[in-house]
Amino acid sequence: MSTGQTLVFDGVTKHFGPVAAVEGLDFTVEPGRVTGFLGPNGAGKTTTLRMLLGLVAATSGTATIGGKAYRDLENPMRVVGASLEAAFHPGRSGRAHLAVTAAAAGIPRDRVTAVLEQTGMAPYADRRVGGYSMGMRQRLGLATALLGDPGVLVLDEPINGLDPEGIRWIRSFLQALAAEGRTVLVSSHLLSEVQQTVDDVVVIAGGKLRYVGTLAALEGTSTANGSVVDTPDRAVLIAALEAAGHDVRVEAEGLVVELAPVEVGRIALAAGVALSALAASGAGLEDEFLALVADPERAAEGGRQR
Ligand SMILES: Nc1ncnc2c1ncn2[C@@H]1O[C@H](COP(=O)(O)OP(=O)(O)OP(=O)(O)O)[C@@H](O)[C@H]1O
Repeated sequence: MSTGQTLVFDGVTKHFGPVAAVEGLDFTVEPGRVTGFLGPNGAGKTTTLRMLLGLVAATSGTATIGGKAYRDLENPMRVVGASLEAAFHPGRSGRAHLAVTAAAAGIPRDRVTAVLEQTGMAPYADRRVGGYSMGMRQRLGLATALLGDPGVLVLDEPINGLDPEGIRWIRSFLQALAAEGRTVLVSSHLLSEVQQTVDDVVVIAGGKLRYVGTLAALEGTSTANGSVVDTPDRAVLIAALEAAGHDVRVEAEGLVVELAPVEVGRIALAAGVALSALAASGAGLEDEFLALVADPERAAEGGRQR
């Protein structure tokens, strides 16, 4: 395998006539980690990845792979594998698609068998791509990206269309690729889709950077500030919480109170009430993500925010 490379986006901007699709993006993507590239539909993700891969020229700024523009890479498919705009001839088998792609890039034929095995596509390799499910197409796109055994993988919405088993599989597969030292950049319009896979997060909206940092730091900003609590002695706990000055709502999941779980636990203990459930509630990570893409002024600690 070729080694993982750092991807550097430096002031990357793309205008399509009057449309500012991407505006001054500055961020880096490190090897050995899975990075989620997130934003709502139309945020500019695909345009940014296309600039990285030399498929569209930037209006200004640069996007480099290990310090080089894509067009200056000597063996691009061995350095970076991408599943962007994978167009498959419907009448060709998956194996034939991979063989043609490998031959065009001077990649040895034995890689075809290797990537078919790696992506679980071997059983379907000789079927026509036209009859493939969405999940099989995704796996074939991934197999194509892996042909050159590259150190960098750039995958556009790779989880989209996979069934639950496929999602579980790709999560651990992407993490394993990063653990080998590869750079893995994965786009998605849903944080929840990649939340269990990514180490780092880059969020864009309206073509602009909204957040760069670790997933852990973004999680730290989520504003969970209440509790859901339950007990066989509800009346006693409600009385104790109200006596301490807190309003209590009775909901399907239990008693909801705007107080941190540790404080709820203290009050319950003092009242001699045994708890059957106690959990934090409030805005979760997905809410935080939605707020981030909706409001450019929102501040998030721990990550760099624009
Ligand atoms: N070739 C083009 N000509 C004109 N406008 C374009 C072109 N390509 C993209 N755009 C515009 O640039 C903006 C960003 O689009 P882009 O496809 O990069 O977003 P995205 O984040 O990948 O969204 P999606 O998740 O929907 O694919 C959109 O407003 C889109 O309409």
